[in-house]
Amino acid sequence: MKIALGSDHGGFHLKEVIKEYLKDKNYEIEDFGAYDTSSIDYPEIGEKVAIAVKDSVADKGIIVCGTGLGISISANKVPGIRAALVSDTFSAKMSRAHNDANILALGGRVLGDDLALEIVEAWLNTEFEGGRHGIRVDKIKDLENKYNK
Ligand SMILES: O=C(CO)[C@H](O)[C@H](O)[C@H](O)COP(=O)(O)O
Repeated sequence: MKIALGSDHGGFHLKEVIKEYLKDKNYEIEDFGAYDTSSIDYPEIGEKVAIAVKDSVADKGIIVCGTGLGISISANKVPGIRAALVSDTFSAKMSRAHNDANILALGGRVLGDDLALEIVEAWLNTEFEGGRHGIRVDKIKDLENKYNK
């Protein structure tokens, strides 16, 4: 599985921790920056990761800013993206099982490294359940089509 990674300066440290963790687990990685702690605006990176997922350059994306808020709001502007901002393992699993989230967003100034990696592990190892949840996700897609003409 190929994972697109991205962060702003506030998420740089956690993004690097996640990158090493995923490399050790033999995931293929594409890193869309930031490449250091210089200030960079989160919408630029959120868009790059979102486009990679939307265009199937990557199977899933993980994005990090200080809170995870700005970068997830940005990624969710790209059609087809369901970026879930998560701070606990239960929500990580639910965002996959019920919402079919294709991007995980984390707050680098919110989470410790260990909890963040538990969340990543839970998120990557949970499948979408479909069924009634598929009907609901289809309704999200309907909303996207309705308001993006
Ligand atoms: O959390 C964020 C956006 O939701 C960003 O990562 C920044 O931490 C936040 O905007 C603060 O910006 P600063 O330039 O690091 O003060």
